[in-house]
Amino acid sequence: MSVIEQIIPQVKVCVVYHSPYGHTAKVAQYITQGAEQAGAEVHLISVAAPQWDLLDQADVIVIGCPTYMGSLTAALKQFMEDSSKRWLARAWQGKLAAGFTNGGGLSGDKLAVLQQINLFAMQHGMVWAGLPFMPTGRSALDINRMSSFLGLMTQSDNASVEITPPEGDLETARKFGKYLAELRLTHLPV
Ligand SMILES: Cc1cc2nc3c(=O)[nH]c(=O)nc-3n(C[C@H](O)[C@H](O)[C@H](O)COP(=O)(O)O)c2cc1C
Repeated sequence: MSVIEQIIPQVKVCVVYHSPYGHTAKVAQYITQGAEQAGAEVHLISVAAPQWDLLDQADVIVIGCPTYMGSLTAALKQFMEDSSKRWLARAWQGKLAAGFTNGGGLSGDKLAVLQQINLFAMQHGMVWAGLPFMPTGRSALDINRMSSFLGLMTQSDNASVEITPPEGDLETARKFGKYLAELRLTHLPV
């Protein structure tokens, strides 16, 4: 361990996601990138293969999935239910939590997904962090173009992950990851 690491402990971040077609996974990657820029140790975890030991050790858990029928995807809900032993043991109490969702619509009822992830975090006794960035506008290059504050909303068209979600959404995701790692360090010292 370096002297700097001894002075400033490394925040451990887990980004848990479900993403059948890769768009939400791309958002998760940008959140990861941002947290890494803040010096965090970050693990990207698919709900298809949850790494429970890493989640138990995390300081920050960021959870996301596509919006399906104005709700969570079944796979993310399954992950939530599979965490119930940890809920009973209060194993994740005090960790910082945040949420994100990607949808095809501009609204698409994405808020309902963030609310469900928020409630899940509250059930676990985690500490919720919203998204604090003021929208810079509503174009594809803008930050927080959907004016979401409970968590991160991104939007993808029915096209390849190479071109959608747009740059502004991905940059918002990167900034969110950086913010969460820094927030954990400054407000809930590890
Ligand atoms: C069954 C189904 C339901 C969907 N419902 C919604 C919805 O309610 N709102 C919305 O904005 N997009 C909806 N979509 C679009 C998905 O959110 C979008 O395709 C997804 O975010 C792509 O993410 P992925 O590439 O990570 O799978 C739906 C897609 C499917 C397949």
